[in-house]
Amino acid sequence: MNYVNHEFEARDEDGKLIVPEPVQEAIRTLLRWAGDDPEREGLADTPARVGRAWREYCAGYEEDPGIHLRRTFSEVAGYDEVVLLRDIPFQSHCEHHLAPITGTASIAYLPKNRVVGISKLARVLHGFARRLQIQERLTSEVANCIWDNLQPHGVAVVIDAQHGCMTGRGVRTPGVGMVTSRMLGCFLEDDSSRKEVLSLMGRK
Ligand SMILES: Nc1nc2c(ncn2[C@@H]2O[C@H](COP(=O)(O)OP(=O)(O)OP(=O)(O)O)[C@@H](O)[C@H]2O)c(=O)[nH]1
Ligand SMILES: [Zn+2]
Repeated sequence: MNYVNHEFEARDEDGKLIVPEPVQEAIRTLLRWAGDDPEREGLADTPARVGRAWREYCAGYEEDPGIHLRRTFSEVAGYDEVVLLRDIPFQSHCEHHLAPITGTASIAYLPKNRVVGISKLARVLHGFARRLQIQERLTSEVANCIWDNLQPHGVAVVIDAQHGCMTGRGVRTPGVGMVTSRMLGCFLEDDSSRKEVLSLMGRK
């Protein structure tokens, strides 16, 4: 995948990104189509704001999340128990409706030699979440990234999220959680390792 480099984009005197006119016009068209008047005062700056907001929601396209796993700590290289970051809150957007996906992810790995700073697991999650996603792919991408970069004994990722496209529209069923998981290595192959990691995650 080629990562988008926005480094040289124009910014205004406050340092805010200048949203190109075709993008703003697209948002005005949407506002008009939704039934409002994009020229009214309250909506005057909305196209630029929405443009900047979407660049933030999709900031993951600007990075390779694996970059966060390159710095490892050799001083804890002998640690051979599960490392788990539990219930990390995240937000993403579904690729079908561009509606928010909000939830939590638990990410665990059983290190072989490489141990990373614990915040980096959350950074990997956000790097993939800040893109248009379906939950299954988000779950796999996070797990595969850790697997490829740290080459650990095992990786386990469980994501529990609510989809805005199921609450505010469509089937309109709030409060439903979608749970997805991806297990690799020992967590896939060995029942007792999988049970241990699920219990550490607070799941049966
Ligand atoms: N598997 C999966 N489905 C998702 C995810 N996010 C949204 N969806 C579903 O994607 C489907 C898209 O279905 P379509 O029939 O093409 O679209 P739609 O007419 O808007 O569907 P409704 O949401 O049922 O109104 C819906 O069932 C959504 O609930 C996700 O992360 N994973
Ligand atoms: Zn959706």
